[in-house]
Amino acid sequence: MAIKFGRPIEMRDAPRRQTGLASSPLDLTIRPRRNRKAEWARRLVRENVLTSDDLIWPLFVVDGHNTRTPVASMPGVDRLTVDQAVRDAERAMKLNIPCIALFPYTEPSLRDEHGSEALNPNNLVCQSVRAIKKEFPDIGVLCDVALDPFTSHGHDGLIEDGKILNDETVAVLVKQALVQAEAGCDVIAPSDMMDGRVGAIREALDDAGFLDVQIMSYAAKYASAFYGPFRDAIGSAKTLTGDKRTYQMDGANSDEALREVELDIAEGADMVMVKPGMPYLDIVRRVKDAFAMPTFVYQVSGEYAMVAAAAGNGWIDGDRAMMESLLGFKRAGADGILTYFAPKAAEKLKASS
Ligand SMILES: NCc1[nH]cc(CCC(=O)O)c1CC(=O)O
Ligand SMILES: [Mg+2]
Repeated sequence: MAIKFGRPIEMRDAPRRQTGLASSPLDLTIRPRRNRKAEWARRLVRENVLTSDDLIWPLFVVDGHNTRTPVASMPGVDRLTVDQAVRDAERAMKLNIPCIALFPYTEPSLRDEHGSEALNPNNLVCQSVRAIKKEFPDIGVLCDVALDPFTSHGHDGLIEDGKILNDETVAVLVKQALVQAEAGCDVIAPSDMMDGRVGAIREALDDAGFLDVQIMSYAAKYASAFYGPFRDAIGSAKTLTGDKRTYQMDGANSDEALREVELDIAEGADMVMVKPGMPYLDIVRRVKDAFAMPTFVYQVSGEYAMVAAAAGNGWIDGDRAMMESLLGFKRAGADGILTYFAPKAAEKLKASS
């Protein structure tokens, strides 16, 4: 039957049904609400599900011992000393979260023009990877590759005369990725948006024998206002000079995201990511449809902060908004989500299963 506007065309001129009701019901053959009449019926026709398998939990690490320091702009999120990061890795394991992601707060005294601390095999990220992998070898550990937590100017790459250098930066990122792989990192995630870094990192990993280390590329990463709280958390908010619009993407563009993703896949990315999440759900859908790759989305710090702040003020139901936003990513085609809500969402999923 040909369907147009929700009603079989052949039935347009069918006679109205006679009913015994005083006020006659609408002549509707099709009533979509029937499938929503009860929870069991809704469960039966549900198209997408969120599970703890879909979650990657980003953690912030900081120097020190046995300390958790709240990040003011991200209520509920702490900077963790390495021992505490190990405890959260354990929590992730218990909640069936497959993977955690590590981001360092680097002491200002260790930051320089060149982001040299990124190449220190004993930096905070490498220490954390080793400590976590030692106790919990079965959890996935993802490390960001970019220089911004380590540079005095807060940019993801090297600067010369105010310009972010591409190829020179890639050479440093390759070394950073190797240092992380040597520490035991499972997934290298370049978030810098330099051209050609995925291919260069893949080649170097292979040459060094790290054939099984995966690459999840931040392939379509937009220059976004929603990274604000993250920059607080890693301490680059105050130092960042200018913006990142010469390397991160223009929020007006969509076709360009497909070209970026295509390049990263050609260069050897095992998984691709779109970032931020909620304002870019259309990009998630296009990327998934175009490439059928494992496609991830980052629900970034500003998205987290909006929900957490509104919930904290009693303006929205925080738990429901959290679950709705995460399910929205699945519906848009994401295979997984990097989210600061990971432990909370996983706890909720556990309680309801
Ligand atoms: N290259 C660094 C990086 N890796 C992840 C995020 C943002 C994550 C978030 O906001 O939660 C950023 C910030 C930026 O590009 O400025
Ligand atoms: Mg690119």
